[in-house]
Amino acid sequence: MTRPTLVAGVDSSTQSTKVLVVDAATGVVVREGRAAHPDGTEVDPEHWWAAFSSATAGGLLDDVAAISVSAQQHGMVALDDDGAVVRPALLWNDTRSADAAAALVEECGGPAAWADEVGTVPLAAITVSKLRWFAEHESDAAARTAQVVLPHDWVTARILGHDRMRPGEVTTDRGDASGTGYWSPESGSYREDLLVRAFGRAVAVPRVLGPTEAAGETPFGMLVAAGTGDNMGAALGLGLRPGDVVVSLGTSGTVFSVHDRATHDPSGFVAGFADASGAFLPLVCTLNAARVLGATADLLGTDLAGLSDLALAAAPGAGGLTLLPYLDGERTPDLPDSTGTLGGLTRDSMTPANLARASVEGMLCGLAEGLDALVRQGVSAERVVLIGGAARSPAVQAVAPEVFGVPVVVPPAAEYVALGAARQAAEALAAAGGPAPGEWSQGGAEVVEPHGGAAGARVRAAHADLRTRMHP
Ligand SMILES: Nc1ncnc2c1ncn2[C@@H]1O[C@H](COP(=O)(O)OP(=O)(O)O)[C@@H](O)[C@H]1O
Ligand SMILES: O=C(CO)[C@@H](O)[C@H](O)COP(=O)(O)O
Repeated sequence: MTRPTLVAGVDSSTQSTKVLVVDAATGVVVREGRAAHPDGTEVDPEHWWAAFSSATAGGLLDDVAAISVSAQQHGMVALDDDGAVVRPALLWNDTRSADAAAALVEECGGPAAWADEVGTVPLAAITVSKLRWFAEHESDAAARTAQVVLPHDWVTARILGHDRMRPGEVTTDRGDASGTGYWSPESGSYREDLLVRAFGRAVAVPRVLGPTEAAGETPFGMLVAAGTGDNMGAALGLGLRPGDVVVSLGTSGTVFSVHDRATHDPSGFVAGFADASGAFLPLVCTLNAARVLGATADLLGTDLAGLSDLALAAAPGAGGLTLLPYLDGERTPDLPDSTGTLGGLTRDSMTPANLARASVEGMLCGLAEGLDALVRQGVSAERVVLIGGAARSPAVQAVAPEVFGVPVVVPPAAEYVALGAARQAAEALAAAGGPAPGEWSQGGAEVVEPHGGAAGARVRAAHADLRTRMHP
């Protein structure tokens, strides 16, 4: 019997690294590994490497022909002349660069000009804003910086054997490059002028590979594909059909779709990213998703399953309780210094079940506003495809169709980011002369239809009303 061709996909996300080894012909997952990352909004990239090494220990990658890395977007990894990291990576969810973002927007012609030029209006999350903050606040370390790369670029170069990575040795892809704020998805080229404007001088940036181009080969002969950002990886892994919008509930909450043209939203709500296949990936990202449920469960002295049971025991609308879940500040809407608000407290409404329900509804309402914003950019939204850690919650699955107002597809629980990376590895292998991968399917998805009543609209109205009152 011939041995299957194996490919591996890596998801190096905010909270952990997950690695899947997949049969390239069928998409069946044959082995998997995972390891946690430290908490925090800045992290030494060595922790990502330690997590990758631990997740793949014990021969996980034996006989793997090709590998690819999807990782959290936007993180600023600054390297010196020797290719060593200059400071811990500043992650997407670090909001200290909010003022730098506002200043850059102002200096370069306002939000519409940025949306026009690079598809995205810089917020604290975007790499270009982090570079400005870095230049202004840590001038010695900034002066030692010769190159700026992203998390997936760095992990990819380490897999290729570069302990220190010099300019020219690091690559990226169009999906992740589009989250920097200094690469244009429409023209497919860097905007060095914007990078220089942010950082005060030029620094080296990685070469942008095409969708099936390889970054290289490991010393042991494993092909390493281009890799991409984690949301772009999920899009590859899901096998989306026209009209599908993905809602991913991980550390971040994201709403995105694969689109045939670049978007330019001057309100800054929709980031006009590129995807990993040559198309575009308009995306809305909130800073508060799965961890809102975790924090509420802790407050209520229960676990995630208990929180879900409580939420399902409450009526839609949570008896009038409304949670604006800005526990870590918020990115969309742009309220980096905000905190959460619980509205509608009365002696009747103040029950554990209502609070649990309000946490689920509050988290989903922010994303429903993102869905509306995508539709305003011309995205067709016939169905929502729900993925990410919190998509496993029965309460989230039940409430989502009401809040989104469209059918919600819940695919079988799987690591779709890592799966998408594995798919990219399989396609890079085929482009390099290996066997063509077959069609992959993760099996039947459950579809939950909205009830059609007005409950979801009332929940959304209460959320919008509280936000307007708290953040006029
Ligand atoms: N059944 C569940 N209900 C609610 N949240 C969950 C559940 N399972 C996992 N999570 C949460 O999902 C998050 C991890 O999701 P994941 O998509 O892997 O995040 P990331 O990619 O940002 O690291 C954690 O915060 C975890 O607590
Ligand atoms: O910043 C964004 C998207 O623009 C985030 O979606 C990050 O890419 C982190 O993703 P998760 O770790 O939450 O999956």
